[in-house]
Amino acid sequence: MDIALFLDFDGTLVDIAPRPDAVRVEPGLVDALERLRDRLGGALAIVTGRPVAQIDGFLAPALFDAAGLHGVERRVDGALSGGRPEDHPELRRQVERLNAETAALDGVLIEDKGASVAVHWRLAGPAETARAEALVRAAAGSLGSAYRLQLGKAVGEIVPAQATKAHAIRGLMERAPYAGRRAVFLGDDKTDEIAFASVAEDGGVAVRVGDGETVAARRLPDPAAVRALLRGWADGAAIDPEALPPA
Ligand SMILES: O=P(O)(O)OC[C@H]1O[C@H](O[C@H]2O[C@H](CO)[C@@H](O)[C@H](O)[C@H]2O)[C@H](O)[C@@H](O)[C@@H]1O
Repeated sequence: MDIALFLDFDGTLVDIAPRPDAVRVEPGLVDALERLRDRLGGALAIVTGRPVAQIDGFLAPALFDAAGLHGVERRVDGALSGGRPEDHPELRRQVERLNAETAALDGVLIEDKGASVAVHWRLAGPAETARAEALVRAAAGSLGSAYRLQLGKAVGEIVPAQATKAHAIRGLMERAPYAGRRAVFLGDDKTDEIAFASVAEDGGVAVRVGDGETVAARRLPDPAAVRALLRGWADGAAIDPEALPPA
């Protein structure tokens, strides 16, 4: 069966950088992704915690199908839906509060994504990290069950509770050109584990990038290995995710 390919962005297609805006897209990556998408009959999408607009900026001039903000946003065939900040008034108040509360914390960054927010502490010392994590936990707690806290790589994100990468991938798999194919999802983070589980449950293949405990069946060591694999597939190598190393 042909595959439908779902790719996480940070830590999977690009190496982790000190700040969200400092990631570097390897020359040739966009071209390889476009060629691979053609080979897969269009069944290739980016599934990310970032807004789709940011992905478009990094991967310009290409426009890929995408699920952004961990599934809050979706863009298929050029039509973007979800992710309107005005639908999240209580979250907006917490973003304002987090901005004020973290302003004096060295190395702590707020990434305001409209319908979600990320508090980053990659550049912070231990005391500031602990404070930032406590603040984002408190903000998420005060929002109740409509939102959830998602801890990732040196980051705590508050996202609408219903949105997950698992739902995003299942949603895409219901429509052309994804339907009827075998889902393959590559991701690198704790936040990707829920989609690894759903993809495997649905008969697909989950691939964890980097170390760490995982429910994925397959593993690649780092984004460089992912890029090499995708280049090979784009160039005509046999597409066999089962041949990847076991996790
Ligand atoms: O789902 P992803 O595509 O993996 O996005 C997850 C989050 O990635 C970004 O943050 C992470 O990458 C940054 C750049 O390498 C790094 O500085 C940060 O520490 C990481 O947590 C992004 O900024 C978030 O919006 C995404 O949700």
